[in-house]
Amino acid sequence: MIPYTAPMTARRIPVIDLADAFSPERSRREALAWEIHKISRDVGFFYIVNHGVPQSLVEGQFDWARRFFALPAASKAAIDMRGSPSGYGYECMGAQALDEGSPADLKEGFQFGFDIAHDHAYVQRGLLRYGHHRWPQDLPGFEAHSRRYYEAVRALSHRLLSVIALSLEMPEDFFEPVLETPIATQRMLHYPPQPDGARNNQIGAGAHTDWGLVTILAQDAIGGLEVCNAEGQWVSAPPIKDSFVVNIGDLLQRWSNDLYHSNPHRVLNAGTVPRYSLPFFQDGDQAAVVACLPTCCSAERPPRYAPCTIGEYLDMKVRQTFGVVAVD
Ligand SMILES: O=C(O)CCC(=O)C(=O)O
Ligand SMILES: [Fe+2]
Repeated sequence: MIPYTAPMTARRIPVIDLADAFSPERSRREALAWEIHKISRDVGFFYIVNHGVPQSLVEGQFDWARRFFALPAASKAAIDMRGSPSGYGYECMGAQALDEGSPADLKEGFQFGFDIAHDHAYVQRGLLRYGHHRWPQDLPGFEAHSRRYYEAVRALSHRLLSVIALSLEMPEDFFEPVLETPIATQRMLHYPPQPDGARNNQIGAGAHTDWGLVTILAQDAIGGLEVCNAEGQWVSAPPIKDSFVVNIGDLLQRWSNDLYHSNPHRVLNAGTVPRYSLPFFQDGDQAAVVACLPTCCSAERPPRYAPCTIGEYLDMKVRQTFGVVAVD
């Protein structure tokens, strides 16, 4: 368990203008890749602006999040994620402790993912995060809008990972095969204000790293996200208009042989009104093998991790963080 301490004044999370990721000129894409390289080796977190996802789509998804969480408890309970082999659907308050060993997070959520044919072998086998979606019956329009938002952000994750591949001196399309049938999860989260009587170390989202390749997070105007920087200081990541927060996940850290950092972060809603956020996790195909990239190892820096599949790694993390503790 990572004890909660107040964030210290420290460096800011950098803002990257992503426009050059869409440039036809390779030299511009390379210059951007180098910027991302430097940041990914240090703090592993950055904001992106000019990312191509229309702001109206983001705002619309926040509106749906507010409407979803305002549904009667029974409507949400009817689509509890524990009733789905993939783990999609409603995550009730107290279902997860992101900081292993801490009390449960003070958040509730909803998650859905890649639109995959029901007869696909992954779905038939009941694998984590493939199919078996659970949408509420009493919220018409929610699924359609969420799908539009999802596809825009998923496309952005492809673009980002092409720049990230370049930043690791790999071909720009290196990750494409890994992204064809992905575990790519959109979560919607609702954090009530931090209660006065919260248990020791119980906050909105306990300190954790993200598990996959990259996370693309939209947060509302309330604030509360904090990131642990390279010196171990907690830095606030306040909302910046029209931006997403991007961070490197554990699988990319493993793939890059610890060159890139999957940094711990956490959430505490210190405000007086609810906070909503929309994190999208691009984790890649469950069957893909994560093994040190040739550009990230040498005689002096041999591979630090045994190869593993993406599915194996994520299964382990889900087992560690869900169903451990309940909120009282
Ligand atoms: O809500 C946020 O700002 C971050 C959520 C998060 O870190 C997560 O779900 O992994
Ligand atoms: Fe996270």
